[in-house]
Amino acid sequence: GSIGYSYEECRAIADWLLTQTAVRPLVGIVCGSGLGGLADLLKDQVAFNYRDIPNFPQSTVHGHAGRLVFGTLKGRPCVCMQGRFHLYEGYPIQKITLPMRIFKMLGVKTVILTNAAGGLNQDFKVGDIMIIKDHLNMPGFAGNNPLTGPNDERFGVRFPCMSDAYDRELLQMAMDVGSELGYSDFLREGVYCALGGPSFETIAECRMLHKLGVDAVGMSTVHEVIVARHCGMRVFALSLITNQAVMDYDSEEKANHNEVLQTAKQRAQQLEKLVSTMVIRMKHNNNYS
Ligand SMILES: Nc1nc2ncn(CCNC(CO)CO)c2c(=O)[nH]1
Repeated sequence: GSIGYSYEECRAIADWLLTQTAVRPLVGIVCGSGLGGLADLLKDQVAFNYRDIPNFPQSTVHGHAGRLVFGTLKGRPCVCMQGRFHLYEGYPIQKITLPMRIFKMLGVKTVILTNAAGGLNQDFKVGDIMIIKDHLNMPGFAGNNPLTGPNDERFGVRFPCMSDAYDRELLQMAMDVGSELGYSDFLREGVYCALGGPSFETIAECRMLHKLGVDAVGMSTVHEVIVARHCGMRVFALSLITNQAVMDYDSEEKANHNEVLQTAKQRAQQLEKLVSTMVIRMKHNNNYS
């Protein structure tokens, strides 16, 4: 059939999951590199390895477990992706974003996306948490957009608006919760840019992105945001700044994945606290508690 998954194929995966667990999640969480600990916060877990979910893609990256974890966070029903998919794994972009459509069909209202990213903003330090207020979809500039191909109106409109992609209320909530938790000196907000990867950026690319107003650079998230907004879910996203992108030709710094995972481990606890506090504070009309 056409590229990607049809409405019926998505429906079949969601229906299979709905028969396997009684959890009806209102919040969907995507865990970035080394941030899979978020799923461990869930109580009464029902977990599925991606390979056991019919027709689901497989995770291939170290630091991405490859499990879909259902459960509750202080009583709030959630579903969490422990491990996400990336362009650099060679997946067609529609496969990378399939979980967003599954989340929608499971009844998810709000998606929380986390990722590890390189800091371009010179005020950022390794270990900072950047709330994403907007993004540059660099792969989209080259025509690699998850909505390319026939549009199924049952998901959303042909030409969706992206000027309101990142929910401003949730962005403000994150800043408020962050300051309440005493995280203000490492809590930032900014613009995230996705590149295809797997190679890290050149110095010239970092300098270009910095000139373009990008605060953090990574290899994920924007594709999921586009699909989540297309089908009407609210979106909140954050980046853990795991290294300072190399901006000078005389710098000895070399971006590497181990440094990414190491930083994630150090900051994971505060990041999990921030996200879980937000989930508790979110109001969902059919679950006003
Ligand atoms: N400079 C830089 N630092 C980063 N830290 C994490 N990521 C996101 C990419 N993460 C990959 C490799 O760690 C795994 O998905 C990046 C990146 O793309 N660039």
